[in-house]
Amino acid sequence: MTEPRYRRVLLKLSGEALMGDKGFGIDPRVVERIAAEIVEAHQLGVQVGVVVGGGNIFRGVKVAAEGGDRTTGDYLGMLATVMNGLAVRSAVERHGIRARVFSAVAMPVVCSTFTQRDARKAFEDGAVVIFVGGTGNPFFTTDSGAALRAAEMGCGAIFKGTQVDGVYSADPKKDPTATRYETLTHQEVLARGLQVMDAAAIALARDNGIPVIVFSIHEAGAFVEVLAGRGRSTTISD
Ligand SMILES: Nc1ncnc2c1ncn2[C@@H]1O[C@H](COP(=O)(O)OP(=O)(O)OP(=O)(O)O)[C@@H](O)[C@H]1O
Ligand SMILES: O=c1ccn([C@@H]2O[C@H](COP(=O)(O)O)[C@@H](O)[C@H]2O)c(=O)[nH]1
Repeated sequence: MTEPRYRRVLLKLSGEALMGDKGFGIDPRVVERIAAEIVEAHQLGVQVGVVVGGGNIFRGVKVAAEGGDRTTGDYLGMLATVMNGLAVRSAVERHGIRARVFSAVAMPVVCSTFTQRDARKAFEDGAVVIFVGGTGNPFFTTDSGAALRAAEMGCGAIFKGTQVDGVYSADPKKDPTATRYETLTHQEVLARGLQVMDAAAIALARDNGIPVIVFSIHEAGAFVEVLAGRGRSTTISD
């Protein structure tokens, strides 16, 4: 990649991806590989912010489905994203690159509390900036956290690194006849009810003119490829 297409981007990193084949929790080898790709992008001159999901550990909606309290479940989910973010920070720092973790839920002994000003400064100081705790509110997801932080940080695009290599006409894990789109508008994603990212996140990205590029985080090297405009992905833009 000669000239980066974006100066600052937001990588939405699937929590589920971090468990690898383990079925639960964090596989250090997966974290290490993804951290190396984040570092590669950083060394190409792209300022990388990362919003980390928590689906490898906890999802609040599951608690609600089993009759538990949704809000408590959601806070457990937010705490799960903090664990993942700390793992990503350690892995990035092992490459000699500074990484900062900002949490939407204050826990000052563990990491910095998110403020727009401090997080922007961290980018300007050359750190990889990792956002955890989602939006800090129950009934949201880290996809919404990603759209929110991307807007606040002035990111040129959101790269959603997930389980599948793009947006399909239906969930490709459930429907083998589903076909992948190369491009879509935000409005088409919403109107067709395509579920790869929650509607609140897509609407926030649309309202702030931020493209979303969906790609498979399981594909080694895919993050740097899609940053350069290559590789398999779906671009959502207006
Ligand atoms: N139309 C669609 N196109 C592509 N994927 C879809 C579609 N509808 C549903 N999906 C599903 O959406 C999932 C990705 O969404 P989700 O946000 O739950 O996961 P994630 O971001 O990878 O994980 P986490 O929530 O742990 O961060 C895919 O694994 C895919 O099976
Ligand atoms: O703003 C937010 C973000 C997340 N949560 C809770 O955390 C889990 C894990 O996040 P994923 O986006 O599913 O990876 C989510 O299921 C919610 O329970 C939240 O409440 N608010």
